[in-house]
Amino acid sequence: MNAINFCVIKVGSNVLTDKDGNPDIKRMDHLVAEITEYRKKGIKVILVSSGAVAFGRKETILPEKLNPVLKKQIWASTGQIDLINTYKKLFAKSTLQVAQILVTKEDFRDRKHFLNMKNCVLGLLAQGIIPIINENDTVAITELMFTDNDELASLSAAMVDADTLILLTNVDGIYTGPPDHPGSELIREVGHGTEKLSSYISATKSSFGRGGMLTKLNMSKKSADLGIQVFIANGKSENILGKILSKDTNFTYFEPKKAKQSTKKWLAHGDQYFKGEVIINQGAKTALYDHKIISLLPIGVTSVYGEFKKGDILRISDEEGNRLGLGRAEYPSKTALERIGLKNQKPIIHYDYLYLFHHD
Ligand SMILES: Nc1ncnc2c1ncn2[C@@H]1O[C@H](COP(=O)(O)OP(=O)(O)O)[C@@H](O)[C@H]1O
Ligand SMILES: N[C@@H](CCC(=O)OP(=O)(O)O)C(=O)O
Repeated sequence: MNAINFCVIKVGSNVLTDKDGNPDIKRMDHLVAEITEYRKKGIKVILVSSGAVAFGRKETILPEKLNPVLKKQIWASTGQIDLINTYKKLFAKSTLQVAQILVTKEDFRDRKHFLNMKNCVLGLLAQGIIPIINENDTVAITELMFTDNDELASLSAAMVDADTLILLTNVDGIYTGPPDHPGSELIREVGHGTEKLSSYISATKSSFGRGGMLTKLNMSKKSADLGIQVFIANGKSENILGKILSKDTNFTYFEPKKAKQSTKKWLAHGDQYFKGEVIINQGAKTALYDHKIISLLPIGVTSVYGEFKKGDILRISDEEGNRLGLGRAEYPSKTALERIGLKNQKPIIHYDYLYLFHHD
C-alpha cells in the first residue's frame, strides 16, 4: 500500500443515515472529526457526499402519488441544503470551511468545464477549504446522470490527480457473496489479474442509493488502472479513516497500476462521453500499439462517424469493431472527413490526448 497524501473520500447515503433512514448526525460528526485528523496530518481531502435525497425525505413530505423522478428532484434540492449545512456546522467546530460543488456528467464531458472545475477544486484546497461534491440531482435525471456517486468520486479523483480513493459504505468491502451470509468472505486485496469479482455481487443497494456494490467494483478497478489506490471500507465503523491509515482494519484494497498522465485520466473516463468515432486500419493499429509515443494520422483512418468539434472526445475502433481507445479531436468532423486516408496531414488525435484501453 502506498502513502496517502491526497485523497477523495466518498460517503454513501447509507453511512449518513440510521437503520430507519433518518440522517445520522452523530456518524457525520465522527467522520468530520476523522477528516480533520487527516488534514492535521497534511493529507489533502476532497469529500464526495451522497445524502441529499435522504435528508430531503426526512424534511419534505410529498404526496405518495407524485412522479418518482420529480420526488427525487424535490428531495435532492431541499435535502442538499440540510446536508451541506450540517457539514458546515460540523467542520466549523475545527474552524474548517467547506464549499459546495454540484456537478453533472456534462461538466466532465466538456474539457473547458472540466478544467474550470478542476481549477476551482484545487483553488479551494490551496485555501484550506474542504470541497464537498455531490451530483446536481435537480438537473441530472435519467441519461444525464452519473451511474452514482461512486462514479463521480472516481472521476473526481482522476480529475485532481489524487493518489487515493476511499469509498465508505455500510459493509467492510466486497465479499464473495451477500455480506450477511455466513459463508461469505471479505476480499482483502484486488490485484491486476482478470478475476471476475462481479459474479459475487448481488443487486441489493441502500434505499436512497443507486449503483450498489457493482459500480463500486467497476469504478475501483478503473481508478486502480489509472494509478489511484482504492479502499472500499465501512463508514459505520469507528475511527475508520484512522484505521485505514494504520492498515489496522478490514477493507477491500485495489492495488494501483503505474499512474497515468492527467489528460489521459480525463480521457480514460470518456467512454460514455465520446461525440464521434474514427475507424483505423491494421497499419495504424499496429503503429499505435508498437510505439510508445505516436499520434493518430488521417492516413490510417478509414471512416469517421458522428458530428464533433475540435476538442471533443472520439472513440477509436478497428475495422472489426474492436474498441481500442479514446482521444481528443484536433479538428472538427467536417475536416476529418475531408482528410480520411490522406498523407502529410496533421494528426487527428495527438499523442498527448490519446488513451488506449490496453497499453502498458
Ligand atoms: N458481494 C458483495 N459484497 C459486499 N456488498 C454487497 C455484495 N453484494 C451486494 N452488496 C450490497 O452492496 C451494498 C452497498 O452498496 P450501496 O447500497 O450502493 O452503498 P452506498 O450507499 O454506500 O453507495 C451493501 O450494503 C451490500 O448489501
Ligand atoms: N446524489 C444523491 C446520491 C446518489 C448516490 O449515488 O447514492 P449512494 O449510492 O448512496 O452513494 C444524493 O445526494 O442523495
